[in-house]
Amino acid sequence: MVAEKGTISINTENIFPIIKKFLYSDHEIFLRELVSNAVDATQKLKKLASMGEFDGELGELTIKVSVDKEAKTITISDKGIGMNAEDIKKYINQIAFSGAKEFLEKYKDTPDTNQIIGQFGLGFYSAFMVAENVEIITKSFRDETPARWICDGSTEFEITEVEKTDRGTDIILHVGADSEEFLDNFRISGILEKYAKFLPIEIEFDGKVINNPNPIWTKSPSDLTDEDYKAFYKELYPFGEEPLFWIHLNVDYPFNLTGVLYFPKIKKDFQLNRDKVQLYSRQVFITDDVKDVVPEFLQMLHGVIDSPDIPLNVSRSYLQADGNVKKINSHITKKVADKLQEIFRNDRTGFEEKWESVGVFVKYGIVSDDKFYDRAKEFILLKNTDGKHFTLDEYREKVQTNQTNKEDQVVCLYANDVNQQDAFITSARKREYDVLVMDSPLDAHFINALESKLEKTTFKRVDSDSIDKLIDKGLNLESVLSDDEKKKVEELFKEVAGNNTIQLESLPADEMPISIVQPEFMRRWKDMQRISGQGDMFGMMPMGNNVVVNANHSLISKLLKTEDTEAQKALTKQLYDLGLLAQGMLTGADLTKFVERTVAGL
Ligand SMILES: Nc1ncnc2c1ncn2[C@@H]1O[C@H](COP(=O)(O)OP(=O)(O)OP(=O)(O)O)[C@@H](O)[C@H]1O
Repeated sequence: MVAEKGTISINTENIFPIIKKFLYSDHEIFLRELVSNAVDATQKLKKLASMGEFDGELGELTIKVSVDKEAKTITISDKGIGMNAEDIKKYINQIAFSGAKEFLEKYKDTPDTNQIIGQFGLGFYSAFMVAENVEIITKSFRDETPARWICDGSTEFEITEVEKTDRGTDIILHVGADSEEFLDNFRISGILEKYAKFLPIEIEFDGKVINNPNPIWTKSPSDLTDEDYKAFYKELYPFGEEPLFWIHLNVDYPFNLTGVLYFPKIKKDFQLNRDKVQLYSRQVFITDDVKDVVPEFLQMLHGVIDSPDIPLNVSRSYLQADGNVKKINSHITKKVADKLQEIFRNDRTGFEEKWESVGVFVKYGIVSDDKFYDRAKEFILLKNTDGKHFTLDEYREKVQTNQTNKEDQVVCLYANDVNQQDAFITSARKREYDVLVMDSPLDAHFINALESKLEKTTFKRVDSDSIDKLIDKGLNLESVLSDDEKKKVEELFKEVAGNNTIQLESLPADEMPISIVQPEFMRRWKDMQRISGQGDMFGMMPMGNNVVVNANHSLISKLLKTEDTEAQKALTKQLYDLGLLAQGMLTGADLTKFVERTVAGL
């Protein structure tokens, strides 16, 4: 064959600068594209062999990647179907260039390149991101004359005959001066490790096979043991703690999706540990930024999702608009809910033990996804200060009789810091009220979501009001004080209580004389803002506390009877400080003085 030269028939002189600039922002993915092509070519050959259309020896099919620093080349060699000169013209010149042409035409009218990137079959041409010349030396499985194609990234190419004895394709990249970083073995092995770790055909680099061609998500769950799942988790996250449990995804309608999602253990002071689920398309790694594919609240999960229905060259806006991606998203939510329900039904004790971690997902899910609440309401658990867990129905049943207020609302009490709120919890216990523990950063939002879902139910922190007002049953005790005396008490406490509001109440005589409470509404709003990461609008405002004075306590009567004004003031201060102390709010110089006074008085 005479060397054939040609011009690729598109008008634009040089398309590559544009492709280089816009098609892929990440130059390293040239290797992903070329290795994927080599895998495709090898799998096509295996398929032909299995259909009886190729009866030669398959032989060793390992794909080899090598770097020659001196020659400044990177070579990707496969033993796949190969191409003859006609194939090259058809698949490399025409098809890819028609893709390029289409790309350019769209690019002209669409300044937002994000919208069009990733929709064109231009994988092979990503080679020109790093190479100034690309050479293809290939021999078809049909045992035809081997061919060599070379192109310098302009629209000119050349095809000649070449010597090649074995079947398959070598892609030789003559790396450009600005891309010499890719002539480094570490760099190449890092890229392969990232993108090719689970490719289905063996890939060899530097004398070693770098991939696991049969990862567990490609197998049937019935062929796998718990140990297999745990071992795969270690392979993905060598430094991770053992996962709590996992879900094997296997969907073939209305889209194709396989994968394994793991529930990790979550530490109490949880941090949103995103970017852990890895997205693959036919075992080719695409990204670990799964924002649009995995519902937000499940981005704390770990594992792998593989879907051929997700385009390889993904861009954010493209993913968001993709109908399949939306379906995948809701499918994953459903699967996760089903799995949690299954564990809850089959192993309630185990479920309760895992609740501290699992609860974070569930709560986040409820806060961020209405549909998830409907799926999860059966297994949402509430934990009380005795460490017992209840479902929403069970809890309502438990507290309904004793904790319904005069407006017919069931009031669920909670503490976010069991130690600090001990005085209030003790007071609630005296009434045989139950107190829940709500100590995760998400709880303010979680409680809000529950209030909007549950009928006639409200949540109040145990220190948000006086014990009688927390669950106001309308049974007010008579006050032992006259109106004048009440006024006097109020005045005395106003002197010591700064900006706080004095709230005089007729509580049982054995309740504390003073307690400092933080009204629920304002406090919860602040808590919610804090976790949402919005600037704390109210942060600058001192949060008004209420000072509840128990008019029926004997010390208040004593205070009124104290004739010496100084002694009266001192007792008022002491009582107020005791209230602060019980809330853990007495600190610094005030605390020191309190201790000194107390010591002096002993
Ligand atoms: N190593 C190879 N062996 C045999 N044929 C190949 C090889 N590499 C590329 N080809 C042929 O060239 C065509 C174009 O490759 P290119 O990567 O540009 O697009 P694609 O693989 O079809 O799509 P994608 O954009 O998903 O990569 C392939 O479809 C294939 O027919």
